[in-house]
Amino acid sequence: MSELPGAPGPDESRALVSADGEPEERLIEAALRPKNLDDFVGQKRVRRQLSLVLEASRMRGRSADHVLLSGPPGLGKTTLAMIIAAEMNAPLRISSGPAIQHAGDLAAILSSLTEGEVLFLDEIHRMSRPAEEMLYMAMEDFRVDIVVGKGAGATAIPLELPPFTLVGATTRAGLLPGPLRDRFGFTGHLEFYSVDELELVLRRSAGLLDLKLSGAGFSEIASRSRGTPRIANRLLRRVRDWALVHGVPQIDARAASAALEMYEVDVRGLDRLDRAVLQALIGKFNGGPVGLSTLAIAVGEEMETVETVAEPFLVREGLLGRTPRGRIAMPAAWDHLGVPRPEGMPAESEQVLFDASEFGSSIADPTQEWFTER
Ligand SMILES: Nc1ncnc2c1ncn2[C@@H]1O[C@H](COP(=O)(O)OP(=O)(O)OP(=O)(O)O)[C@@H](O)[C@H]1O
Ligand SMILES: [Mg+2]
Repeated sequence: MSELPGAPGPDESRALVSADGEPEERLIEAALRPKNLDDFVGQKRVRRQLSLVLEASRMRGRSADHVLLSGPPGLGKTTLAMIIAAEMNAPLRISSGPAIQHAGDLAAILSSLTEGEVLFLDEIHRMSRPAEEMLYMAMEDFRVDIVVGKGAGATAIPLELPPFTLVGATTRAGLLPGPLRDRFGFTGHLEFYSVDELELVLRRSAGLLDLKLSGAGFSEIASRSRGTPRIANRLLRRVRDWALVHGVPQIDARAASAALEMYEVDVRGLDRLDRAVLQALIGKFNGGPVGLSTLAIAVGEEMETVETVAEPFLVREGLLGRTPRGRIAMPAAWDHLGVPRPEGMPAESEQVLFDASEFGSSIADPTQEWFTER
C-alpha cells in the first residue's frame, strides 16, 4: 500500500503527543515564543504574581528577586524566563543543571555576569552538589568563594558578584533541596492549560504562521493537545502539512480532525499506545485489576514504557486507575472506547477513587479534596 505523504511511521504518534521538545523542534519553537507577559497565554496567577515582582523591582531600580519556575515539560518555563529578561530589559545568560557538573563551571558563569543580568538555569535539579552549594552563597550574598589549590594548601578567595537575577526551571520541584528552594524569592508553578487557553495559544501561532483556521478548527486541535502548548503548536504544524498536501485553504473542524486521525491522535489526545493500553485492559482483562507486567506483555511493550510513557497521562485524564491490586480501567475509559460499562459500574466509581488514593496515586484523591475544600 502506498502511503500518503507525511503519513506517520510507527513511533510518530508518540512523538506527536510527547510533551518533550526535541532539539530540532526547539528551534522552530523559538519563533512561536511570546516575547512579553501580555502575550503569554493563561497561567493567570503566576503571570499576575510575576508581573508584580518585576514591577516592584523596576520601581526600586534593582534586579528582581530570584525566580523558580516549576511544572511539567512544554508549559512555558523557558518562555517565561526569556520574558523575565525582556521585561527587565536585561541581558539573558542561559545554562542548565547538566552542563554544570563542577563548581568551577558555575564560578566561570557567575564571575562573568554583568549587573542586572538574568541567569537562566534550566533543569536546575540536575546540578552537581558542590555547584549547588556555591549557588546558595551567590544567590544570597552575591558572593562566591573561589578555591585555589588543593588539600592543605587550598585557599578560598572571595569574589564579589554584581547583583543578578537567577531564574531556575525544573520539571521536578520535589527533587530540589530545601535550602535551594528557600533561596528563591518567588516560585511559580505552571499548571496544565485549559482547552480555551490552548485555543488562544493556537490562534496566536496560526497568526504567526499565516494559517487560516475556523473557530471549530482551533478547538478541535486544542482538545487533543493534552493541556500543553508545546503539543498544541506541534499538532498545528502537522495539520498545516496535511492541509497543504490536500489543498485545503481554510482548516475547519473536519479537516483538523481528519489530519489528526491520520496521525492517530484521538479526540482526547490519546495516541496509539495509550489506546492500546486501555483496549487491553478492557478487552482482555475486563477492566482489571491487572498487574503492570501482564498489561505490558498484552500491549507488546516494556513495563517501563507503559508506566512512564502511557500511564501518567491516562491517570491524569481519569481513564486509568492504579490500585494495590493492579491497573484498572476507570469508567471514563469504557466510555471513551465506546464499550458499554459492566452492569452496575457507575459513571464515577467511589470504590475506584478510594483504592487509588490508598495506593498513593496522583489521581483523584478524596482525602486531599476533603482537606482543600474545607
Ligand atoms: N503561555 C503560553 N503562551 C503561548 N505559547 C506558549 C505558552 N507556553 C508555552 N508556549 C509555547 O510552547 C512551547 C514550549 O514552551 P517552553 O519551551 O517554554 O516550555 P518549557 O516549560 O520550557 O518546557 P521544557 O520543560 O521541556 O523545557 C514554546 O514554543 C512556546 O512558544
Ligand atoms: Mg524549557
